[in-house]
Amino acid sequence: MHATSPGPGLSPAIELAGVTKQFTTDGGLPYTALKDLDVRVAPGEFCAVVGPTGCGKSTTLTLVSGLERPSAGSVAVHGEPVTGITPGVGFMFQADAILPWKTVLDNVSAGPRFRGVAKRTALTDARDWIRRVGLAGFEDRYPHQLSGGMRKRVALAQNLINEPRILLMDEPFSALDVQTRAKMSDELLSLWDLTRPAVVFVTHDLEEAIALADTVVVLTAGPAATVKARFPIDLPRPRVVQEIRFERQFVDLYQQIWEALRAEVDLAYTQTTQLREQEAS
Ligand SMILES: Nc1ncnc2c1ncn2[C@@H]1O[C@H](COP(=O)(O)OP(=O)(O)OP(=O)(O)O)[C@@H](O)[C@H]1O
Repeated sequence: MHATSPGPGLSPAIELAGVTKQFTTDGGLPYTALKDLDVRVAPGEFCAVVGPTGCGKSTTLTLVSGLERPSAGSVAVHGEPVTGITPGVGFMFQADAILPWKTVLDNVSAGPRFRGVAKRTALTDARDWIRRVGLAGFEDRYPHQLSGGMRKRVALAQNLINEPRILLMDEPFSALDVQTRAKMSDELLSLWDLTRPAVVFVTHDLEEAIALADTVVVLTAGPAATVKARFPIDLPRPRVVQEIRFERQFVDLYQQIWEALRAEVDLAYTQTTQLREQEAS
């Protein structure tokens, strides 16, 4: 297990302190998505964020990436305030971000090439990462010739080759079938172990969150969502995602966290239903 708070003198990898995020809706009205949000992620920590639909999980990631600025409060990465697009951050989303007109090798080597790494070195590194994600032999394939799971592996290699200090993942595996998803989770854990970036992993799936993470952060229902509770997951590593869910400790954690999450999911559901009824009347 690794520390969930940084040691003395070591900045957190990510720190959101007293963050409020307001948007302007299409009707021109302000909408407070997040309010007084405090989240700290230590270097090398795997943090999963769960919460009801629309509560602000993705918004939290965009604040860390620098794609959005907070309306109040502060966001810092490795002790540096986030003022623009944050360097050293990798992203993985539900939709594939790989380039359909490039081969696997060109997709994976694109990051280093873009950073000015010599072509020969970039291609050698890309071949190494392609092998690590289990795609040796597929270097010359195009994305449309690969399965969904294989495309996720390309996206992982594409990120990890850049050795990001922070990896932001927004439901990266939710479009995959159940078996491929479990397999990808295992692969993610062993690949994460190679370079140990701090990870923020957004998911709707509490089992997935517990199986992967060191810490599960539960957000409240929006508007003005904030952190409801933070649960340390002290399950031993290495973990086999499909097996760990049968362990007593896992089941206990699941019950405890679901108790906190259920109230928020119910609240969000009631709010959505009321809104629909108001719109219909
Ligand atoms: N650019 C924007 N303009 C206006 N409102 C926005 C914008 N981005 C997000 N929101 C609103 O902020 C709230 C939080 O959105 P966000 O996508 O972060 O939630 P989420 O928890 O990731 O949702 P889901 O679980 O459904 O993926 C939602 O009500 C959303 O409509």
